[in-house]
Amino acid sequence: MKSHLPIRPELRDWILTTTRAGHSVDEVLRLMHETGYDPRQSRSIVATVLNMPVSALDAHTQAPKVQQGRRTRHPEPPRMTIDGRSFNVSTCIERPIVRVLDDFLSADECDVLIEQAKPRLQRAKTVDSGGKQQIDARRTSEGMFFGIGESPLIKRIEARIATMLSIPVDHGEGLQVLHYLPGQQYEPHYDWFDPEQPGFAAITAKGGQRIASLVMYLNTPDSGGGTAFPEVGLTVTALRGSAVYFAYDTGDTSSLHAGLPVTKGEKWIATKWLREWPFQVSPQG
Ligand SMILES: O=C(O)CCC(=O)C(=O)O
Ligand SMILES: [Fe+2]
Repeated sequence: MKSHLPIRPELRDWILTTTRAGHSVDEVLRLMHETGYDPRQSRSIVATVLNMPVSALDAHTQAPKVQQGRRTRHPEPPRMTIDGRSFNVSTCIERPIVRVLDDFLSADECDVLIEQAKPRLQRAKTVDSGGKQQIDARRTSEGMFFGIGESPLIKRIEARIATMLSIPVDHGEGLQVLHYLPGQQYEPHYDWFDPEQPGFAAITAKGGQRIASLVMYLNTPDSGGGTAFPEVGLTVTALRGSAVYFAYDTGDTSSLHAGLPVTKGEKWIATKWLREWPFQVSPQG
């Protein structure tokens, strides 16, 4: 049912500008609700302004509804200091949301992470359409996962990430360390899980959808190995201690990214993926 009430021109303009700026219909409805609009009335107003039936509005609001969990706060330039460690937020992109962090980890933290990961490396896997881990030719590196809070160093890094992004430690998947040799890469992909995939329900049953990623570089490859965002033509240089943060909603195709092939030397990274709901049963610390 469409609204037969007169719609104030300012409200009409606001709905149009907000949706054109990329905000979801769901978000528009939430904001209207917050300002005191009756939900049924606001649905009918939004449908009228966007010239669509209210039933079509439902299709727009269904996807966001399943991912109403927490969101990360994006690192703020120019500089952040957390627990005595200062680092620059040296590059910011808004679409996709990307932040480059210089010296997020100390050289010593990088070295220790590599040493602790080395004996536990295995061929890195991806998640198949049934939700199972699989060996994948698109991802040829070796990797391992640390448990949440498994050592004082891991705890310290997880606490730094949680404070920086204003999200509890238990929203994080275990820190993954990856090792790439010359020729190895991680082909373009999204970190969010595709709701169309049959395995989606299983992968998101715990923790819900992924909402952000932090890729930390543990060494500087001699050549190659940057992280590319092809939709914006950006390649972040892999530099020991620096990191790239990116955040996304489900379906955000601008967040496409790739670990470019290492052409000389090797590459070590640690990745932290964040979920919209708590992912850990009982995080330590
Ligand atoms: O290797 C990289 O630079 C990117 C890694 C990545 O995309 C991931 O771990 O999800
Ligand atoms: Fe990724």
